[in-house]
Amino acid sequence: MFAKLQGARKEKAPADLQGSAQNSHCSPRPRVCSNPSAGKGMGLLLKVLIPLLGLGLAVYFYSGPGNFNEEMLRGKRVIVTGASSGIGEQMAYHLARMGAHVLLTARTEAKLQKVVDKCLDLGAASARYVSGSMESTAFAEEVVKEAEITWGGLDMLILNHIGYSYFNFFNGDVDHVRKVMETNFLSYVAMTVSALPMLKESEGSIVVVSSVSGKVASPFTAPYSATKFALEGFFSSLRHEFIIENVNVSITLCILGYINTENAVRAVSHVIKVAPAPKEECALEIIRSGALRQRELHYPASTVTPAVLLRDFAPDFLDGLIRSNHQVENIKRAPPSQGSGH
Ligand SMILES: NC(=O)C1=CN([C@@H]2O[C@H](COP(=O)(O)OP(=O)(O)OC[C@H]3O[C@@H](n4cnc5c(N)ncnc54)[C@H](OP(=O)(O)O)[C@@H]3O)[C@@H](O)[C@H]2O)C=CC1
Ligand SMILES: C[C@H](CCC(=O)NCCS(=O)(=O)O)[C@H]1CC[C@H]2[C@@H]3C(=O)C[C@@H]4C[C@H](O)CC[C@]4(C)[C@H]3CC[C@]12C
Repeated sequence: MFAKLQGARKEKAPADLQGSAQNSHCSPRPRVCSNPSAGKGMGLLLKVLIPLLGLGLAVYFYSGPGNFNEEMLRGKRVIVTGASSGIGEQMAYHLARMGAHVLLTARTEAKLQKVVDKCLDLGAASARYVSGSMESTAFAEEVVKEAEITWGGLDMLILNHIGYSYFNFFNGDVDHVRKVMETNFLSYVAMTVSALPMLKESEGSIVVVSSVSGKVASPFTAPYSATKFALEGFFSSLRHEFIIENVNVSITLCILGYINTENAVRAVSHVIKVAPAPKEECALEIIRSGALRQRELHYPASTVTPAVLLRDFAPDFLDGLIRSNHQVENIKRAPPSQGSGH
């Protein structure tokens, strides 16, 4: 109905640094300290404790419990959404090389077919695709149904797709916000709801691919950023409930910085001069953190972890730093929307 199914099976085995004080929950003004020993205490805090805390958190987020072994994925049944390009495509190749069964989804059939073929060459236990659009939660449910029909179960659900969103000043188009919320957020919820009985049975994993834009907002990403913040709220609440109810399904939230996928580089390279991190390594880190049932991945940790730490500690400083990393003069303002989003 919504989806086109196709499959194959391999027989061998299954700018201004001051910033503004608006909306800040910390005072932007430095507090005057009349007690010199309190000043020393603050110096110690800044020089020693904060870096130590940062290091500790980086180790915690980055290593997770136990050691990763690629054999962990052999024979596992994995859905990857947004697998026709970018990070999703690279995850499909890693999983294939590790001997997993993969069910891939995106809209573009021709691209998916090529990815499936390459997965089979790389050694996937089986590889198939379902094509369709995640604007519809009915399609999201259909993909999970396909896994149930084909495999009778599921070990890992990797939620990675995003719909198109412009990189520019917010244009007032509310329908566009609704559409990206449906594609980038609601479909993640719908897939999770449908997959949960199978994941409970297998004591499996949900991997949610998010962004530093879901932790710390940067300019020109208002609709997109909203969808990523929503993911954090929803899945972090769900994680509590799983623990309360002894549901042994892990939830890994992947907080990614700028990655060198074609679409991201095309959208932002004229504005953001920071070098993007490699999509192949990023894809492997996502699979690793999911397999280790880590709570959160920061990739690349060198930019994401400091940003996340600074968010609460020095939000105006961080905002200024973020703006200074954008060449705003290269943004071509689009005309404001008349509210007729599509
Ligand atoms: N690249 C980056 O810098 C960063 C990426 N991320 C996150 O990583 C993930 C992957 O990003 P990236 O690889 O760059 O993205 P890409 O744009 O390369 O890939 C997006 C995927 O989603 C699919 N897709 C697009 N629209 C729809 C739709 N309506 N329904 C179903 N599938 C759709 C695309 O295929 P098709 O067009 O065929 O449907 C494609 O497979 C995203 O969650 C993103 O937020 C986070 C931070 C930074
Ligand atoms: C510009 C973002 C990086 C901001 C950042 O890391 N700040 C902290 C470090 S700093 O203090 O030194 O500045 C980019 C990080 C994530 C990117 C976005 C993303 O998540 C994917 C989208 C993909 C889409 O195809 C278009 C582009 C993206 C909106 C992309 C834009 C750049 C980021 C916001």
